[in-house]
Amino acid sequence: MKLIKIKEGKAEILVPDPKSYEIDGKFDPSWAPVFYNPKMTLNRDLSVVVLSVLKPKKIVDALSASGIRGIRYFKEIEGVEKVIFNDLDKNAVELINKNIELNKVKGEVFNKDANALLHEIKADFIDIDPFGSPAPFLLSAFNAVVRGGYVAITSTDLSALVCSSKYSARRKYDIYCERLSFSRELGVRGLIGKAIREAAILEKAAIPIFSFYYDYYYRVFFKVEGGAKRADNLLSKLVYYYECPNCGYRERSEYYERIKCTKCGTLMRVYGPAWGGELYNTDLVSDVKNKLQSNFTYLPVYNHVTRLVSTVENEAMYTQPYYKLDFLSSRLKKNVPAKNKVISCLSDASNTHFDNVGIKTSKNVEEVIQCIKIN
Ligand SMILES: C[S@@+](CC[C@H](N)C(=O)[O-])C[C@H]1O[C@@H](n2cnc3c(N)ncnc32)[C@H](O)[C@@H]1O
Ligand SMILES: [Zn+2]
Repeated sequence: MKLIKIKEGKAEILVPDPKSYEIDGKFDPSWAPVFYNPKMTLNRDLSVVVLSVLKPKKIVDALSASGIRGIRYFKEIEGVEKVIFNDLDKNAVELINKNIELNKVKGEVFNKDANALLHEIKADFIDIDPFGSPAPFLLSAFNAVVRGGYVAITSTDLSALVCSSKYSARRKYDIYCERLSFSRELGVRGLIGKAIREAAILEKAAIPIFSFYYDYYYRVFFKVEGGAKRADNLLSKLVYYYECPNCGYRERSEYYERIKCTKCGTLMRVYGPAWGGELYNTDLVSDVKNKLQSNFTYLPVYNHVTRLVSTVENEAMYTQPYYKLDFLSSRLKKNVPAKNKVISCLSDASNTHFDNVGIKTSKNVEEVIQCIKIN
């Protein structure tokens, strides 16, 4: 394997030389023998900051590839005592060993199926960063985390979660998946719902504390508490979201049913079961924002991370999914009004990081429509 040295955050690591794996002058990270994707730098940057607030001591980077993630956690977060690296691929394991030596990381490296490893060890933070769906690793990740610890998952299979294929959503996440105007938020709610159900099997409660969408993936951090009652309480907040494709009217219910819009009689579209509660712990979000400004201005994509966290901070107080202004305006056969005008008309509303033409508010759809009409 031809390698080059790159720097990301405080880590300097060896990765496959993209030039050696180009096809027709193009390169995709999945074509190299070991995966390293610079497009995931924001995911790793923000994870470093979130973990610096959560303060785990023992970390499992269950799908490590080059090892960049675990190495950065060790070097950039105070108090991390040990990182366990793992990858099923032998080339990856060879590279992880080189990279942890280069970065003087206190770690252990395994060459196992992640699910097997996660049934053998315990830690207070488990990171699941797979190709595509994290669903096959959820049960074992919740098994490996100690009570009071944390699990973070990445999902790059947005097409399943936002219902490009309803069959794949059903297979991987047990979701009835129809496209609603706010599907991009429903995707992360569906993913969280699935995680909560997997943790509940083990009588654990997986509480989402920081969730975001970026570019082509979702990332969710969970605090994991023990106890059947706590798990039951989370399960009681799983809901089905309904939206009328004709007039935009919405409902939510704990039941799956085929219902007609009470405003215009059209059959409503449905998505669920999905998490109906908060996507963030607001104290954690403000701690992350403060930490970012005080300790992490060196991050490779600091400006992007700051912008994302600021938007998340503003929208975190609104628990119902965003309203998509272009969708609602086209129902009214109106041009899309300036977003700022709708936000000030509602007085209790914000931007959302999920969608450039979306707004978050605690007001109902009729009030939003009213503000679109007069702007
Ligand atoms: C998306 S990459 C990980 C990227 C890495 N976390 C990072 O931040 O750069 C997924 C990795 O999982 C490994 N993998 C796939 N299936 C696995 C399994 N069942 N158990 C362990 N590793 C697996 C692949 O070899 C690949 O290196
Ligand atoms: Zn309707």
